[in-house]
Amino acid sequence: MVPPFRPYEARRNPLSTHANEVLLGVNIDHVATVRQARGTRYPEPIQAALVAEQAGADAITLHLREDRRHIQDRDVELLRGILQTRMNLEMAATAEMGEIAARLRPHDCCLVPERREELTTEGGLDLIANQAHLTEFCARLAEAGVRVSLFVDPEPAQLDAARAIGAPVVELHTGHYADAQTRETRAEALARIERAVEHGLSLGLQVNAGHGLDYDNVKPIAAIPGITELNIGHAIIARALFSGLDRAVRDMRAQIAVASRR
Ligand SMILES: CC(=O)[C@@H](O)[C@H](O)COP(=O)(O)O
Ligand SMILES: NCC(=O)COP(=O)(O)O
Repeated sequence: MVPPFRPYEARRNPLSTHANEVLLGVNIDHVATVRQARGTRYPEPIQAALVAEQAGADAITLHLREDRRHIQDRDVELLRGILQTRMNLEMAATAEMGEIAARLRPHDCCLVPERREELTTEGGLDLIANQAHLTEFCARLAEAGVRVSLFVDPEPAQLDAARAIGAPVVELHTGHYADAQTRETRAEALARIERAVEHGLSLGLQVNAGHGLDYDNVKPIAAIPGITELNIGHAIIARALFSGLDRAVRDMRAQIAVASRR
């Protein structure tokens, strides 16, 4: 039995010391990666989510992939009734996932592209090529009370399409910025993201960002005026292997807080 849907609350993290701090969504996918590596009952993603919330996460992000390589359906179902902050469920815009999202009604649902053979997400959704399907898909989720976010490359045309589709939120794919190998290419990628944030805000969209962000490269992104939330997972779970998850989340929050104070 899914508990009654609680309206989305713009819950501020109790640890936030500054009204305009960028929010942090902690992605727990790779806790489940370790579990799936041996098919054991541990590490428990539910425990990770609660530790992350207590350490200051404003939301918990989890990606229910079609191939279930890490997060499982039971993780989503159990967490839906337990989380104290917000569930941001990432998924592909398929019939199967649409049914799951409409039934479980996470606070947020971020639609992402998926290819079974990909190591990780490789780019943003092509909203222009899939506008009709995504318009209908997003409308159904909105009717269920789910706030939809679209994971897109930082391109003005994609943001225009997000506006046309009717999603209130976009998440800018920061993977090319994170993967940049030279100072120049990283500066170019950052400038693209800055322009995309400005364009998204001009369209009335909430602009989030994520993918490949770590304790170093997060700071220029968090410093961009107008970004609301960063979704970060792999780097936090990697640090948690040595520092513990509570510390890893607090450290990331501290990085974001310092960079985003305006
Ligand atoms: C959309 C995105 O960038 C991530 O949130 C996504 O979850 C990456 O997929 P993996 O977690 O499977 O690497
Ligand atoms: N949407 C990005 C996300 O949730 C986490 O991506 P990553 O930090 O694991 O690369």
